[in-house]
Amino acid sequence: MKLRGKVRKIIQEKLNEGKVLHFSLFDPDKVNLESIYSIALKLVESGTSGFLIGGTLGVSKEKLDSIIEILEDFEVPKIIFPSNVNLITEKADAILFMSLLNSDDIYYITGAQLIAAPIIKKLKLESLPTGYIIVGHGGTAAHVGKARVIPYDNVELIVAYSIMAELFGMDFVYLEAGSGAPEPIKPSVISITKKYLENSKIIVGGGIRSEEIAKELALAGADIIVTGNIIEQNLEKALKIVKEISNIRR
Ligand SMILES: CC(C)=CCC/C(C)=C/CC/C(C)=C/CC/C(C)=C/COP(=O)(O)OP(=O)(O)O
Ligand SMILES: O=P(O)(O)OC[C@@H](O)CO
Ligand SMILES: [Mg+2]
Repeated sequence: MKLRGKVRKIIQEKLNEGKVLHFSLFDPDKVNLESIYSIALKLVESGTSGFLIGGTLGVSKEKLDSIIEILEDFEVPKIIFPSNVNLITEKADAILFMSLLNSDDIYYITGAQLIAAPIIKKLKLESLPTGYIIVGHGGTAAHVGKARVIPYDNVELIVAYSIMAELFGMDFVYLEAGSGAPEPIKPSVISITKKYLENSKIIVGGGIRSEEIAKELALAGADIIVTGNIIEQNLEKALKIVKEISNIRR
C-alpha cells in the first residue's frame, strides 16, 4: 500500500513520456506462492509497470493478501482486478473500479460497485474508474459477468462502448478478449478506437502471447498491455513481451 494515492499519477507520467505500459496479471488461484517473488523480480527487471491481481474462479481474499504481501517490496503498483466484491483488500495500492458495460446483468454494471463503494472509501483504496468491455472469446469473465460479447470485428460497437466509457468520465477503457483467448483483440480495432478517445486510456488484454502482437497493439494505440496466462505458461516469452513494450516510445 506504499503507492496508494500515487498510482494514477505514476501511470499518467509514464504515458506522458510516450511510454506504453505492461501490467502483469497474477491469478490467485493459479499462482504458486513459492515462485511468485522470483517471477515478479524478473518481470520488474524487464520493465513491467504494474501488478494486477485477480481471477474469476477459485479466488480468495486470503490468497490475494498473501500475494500482495510477497510483492510489497517492489516499487510497482499492486492493483486489484476484481471479479466480485470479495476481493477488496486494504493491502493493495489501488483497485480497478470496473463496470462491465456490456453485461446484461445490472449487478456487474452498478450492483457490485454499490456494495464496493463504501468499503473502498473506508479502506482509503485508490480507485481507478474503468469501463470493462468484453469482446470476442470472452472466456470465464464473459460467462460469469453475463456479457453480451461483442464480435472481434464489430468495431462500431467497440468504439461506441468505448466512447460511452469516456463520456461517463472513466479514466480507463479495458478491452478484454478473455483470459486465454485464442486470439487477442485486433490491432486495427485498437487504432480505430484510439482515434475516438480524447481522455480515456486503453487497456488491452486477453490472449496476448507474442512480442510481435504486443508491439502491434501498442503501436496501434493501446496504453497498457496486460498479460496473464503467458507468465504462467512460458515466463521467458512473457519477459520478451515486457521488454518489447518497455522499449516502445510513441
Ligand atoms: C468494482 C468491483 C468490486 C467489482 C466489479 C465486478 C465486475 C464488474 C466484474 C466483471 C465480470 C468479471 C467476472 C470479471 C473478471 C475479471 C478478471 C479478474 C479476469 C481475470 O480472471 P480470469 O482469468 O478470467 O479468471 P479465471 O482464471 O478464474 O478463469
Ligand atoms: O491471461 P491472458 O490471456 O493473458 O489475459 C489477460 C487478461 O486480460 C485476462 O483478464
Ligand atoms: Mg485466469
